[in-house]
Amino acid sequence: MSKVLKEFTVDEVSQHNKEGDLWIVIDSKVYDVSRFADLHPGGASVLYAESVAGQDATQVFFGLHRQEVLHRPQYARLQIGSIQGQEETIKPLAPGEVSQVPYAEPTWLSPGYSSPYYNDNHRRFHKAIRKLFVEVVQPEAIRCEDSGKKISQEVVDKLSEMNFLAMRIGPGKHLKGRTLMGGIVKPEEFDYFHELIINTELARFGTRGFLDGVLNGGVIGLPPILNFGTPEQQARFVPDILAGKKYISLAITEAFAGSDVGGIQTVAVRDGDHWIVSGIKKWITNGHFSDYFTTLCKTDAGFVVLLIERGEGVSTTPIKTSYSSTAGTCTITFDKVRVPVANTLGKVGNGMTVILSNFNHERWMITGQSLGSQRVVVEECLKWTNQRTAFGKPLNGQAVIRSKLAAMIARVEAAQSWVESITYQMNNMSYAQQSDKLAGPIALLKQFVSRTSRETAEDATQIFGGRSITATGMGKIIENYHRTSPFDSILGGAEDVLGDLGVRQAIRKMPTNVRL
Ligand code: HEM
Repeated sequence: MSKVLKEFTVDEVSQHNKEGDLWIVIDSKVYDVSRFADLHPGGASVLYAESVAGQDATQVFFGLHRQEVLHRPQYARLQIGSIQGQEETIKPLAPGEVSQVPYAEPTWLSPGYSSPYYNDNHRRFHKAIRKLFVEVVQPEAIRCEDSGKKISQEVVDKLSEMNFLAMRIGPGKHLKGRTLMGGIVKPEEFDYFHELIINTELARFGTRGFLDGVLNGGVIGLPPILNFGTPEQQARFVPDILAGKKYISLAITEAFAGSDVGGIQTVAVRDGDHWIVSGIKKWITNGHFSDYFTTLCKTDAGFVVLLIERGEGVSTTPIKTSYSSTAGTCTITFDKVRVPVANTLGKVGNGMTVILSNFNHERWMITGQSLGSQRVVVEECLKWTNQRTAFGKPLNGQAVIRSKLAAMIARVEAAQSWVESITYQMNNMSYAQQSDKLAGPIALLKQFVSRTSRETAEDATQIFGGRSITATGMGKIIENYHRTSPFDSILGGAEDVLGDLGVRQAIRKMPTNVRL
């Protein structure tokens, strides 16, 4: 039975202002903190201060705590009533709702603005995705980021009911006959803007390790089977992977080769109907919990991609990176693994084409995720500088802070516009055209987004001060972002290499007949 909450007057509350009999008011709600005071993580003495004990402590409370503190069951139960004639004004967003903080949402989600890219279906889809993610993904993301454990099967099952992984691979034949997000979007309507919505929304929880843990291995490991696999291979592997029953990852990088993919040393040698694979892959996202590995190997006749199943000779060891081990980042050792020739993806000698054709989508996905988290950071900073008082005024009363906010807003809006413009091109190009025309622009885009994200991380860190280096409390999102934003500049190709790729592509396309 829920507790009946009383109404009190301000005078009544003010009588309870001492040790053993201590009430406070936060946003019209009355809390009895008499017994909690000794357990308060911020110490008991701060609660006995004259301006706090028996008083309205709303202002000071929100200068020190996130509002979610009051919604945690152990603290929510401290509420004994509310102030007569006053209404609660500070409310969390309902699941699916958009923020009213300026620049906290892209313009297409902000009232009064229009967009050439998004239609009503995208809006309905966005609302449903945000609701699903806030209700189902966010609590799991926070748990896993902390514990370092793999995403639970229960959550994967809920996401798979919506065809989550299938949607994350983008528009295409693999969506045919599937019910996407309970039928909100038809497979033939699903486009890259729907997918962009998923990518940006997934990145909103300040849990960068989990963002890769929520089946990113599938997003990059499965397309080679979809695009180059035989009908038999597809029938055998794809259904269980898309249903979230089996996990797959992409195994390219090694201690010997990162961005220089051609430098890999894992070898595959033919032995009758099998390949014998030996080598060590490193930094493989989701690898530690994967059943299958889409693996680039070297042969006498050039590169080949093999689908290797976990089994004899395959072992994985987690790597401790600077983000959460919920991402399943690992080293994989292939020790004379016998892989059926039937598991060859594409032609022998064509392995580099299989891998390279995958990169554009992966890099574009990373830009969407980086953008989503960058926007949350802008919102965090706008809120914090508005509610935090320093030197006698709100932080946003300082010109130096406003100048940082201006730079952050400009960066996130520029990134948004560029990501959307490229996404529009993807919607209007075949896969082959994308490879030809967008590899350079996507590389440059990724360089821009990951670089600006680190600038924003630096600015946010200065704005949040000590809280930005504290993993819990007010600055926890900034702390995670500052620690993990370099991942976006490394995964899918290092930032400098990508910038160079973008320019080399442009040089290659320079007309021969132009002069100044
Ligand atoms: C119902 C009332 C309150 C609850 C449930 C509560 C709970 C908490 C919690 C859980 C923390 C740990 C940090 C976090 O998770 O954000 C904390 C820290 C703190 N609290 Fe409270 N608190 C309450 C009221 C107050 C009030 C009225 C003050 C006024 C001065 C205060 C001052 C502090 C301070 C100074 C810290 C340390 C913050 C930091 O190191 O960044 N608390 N409180």
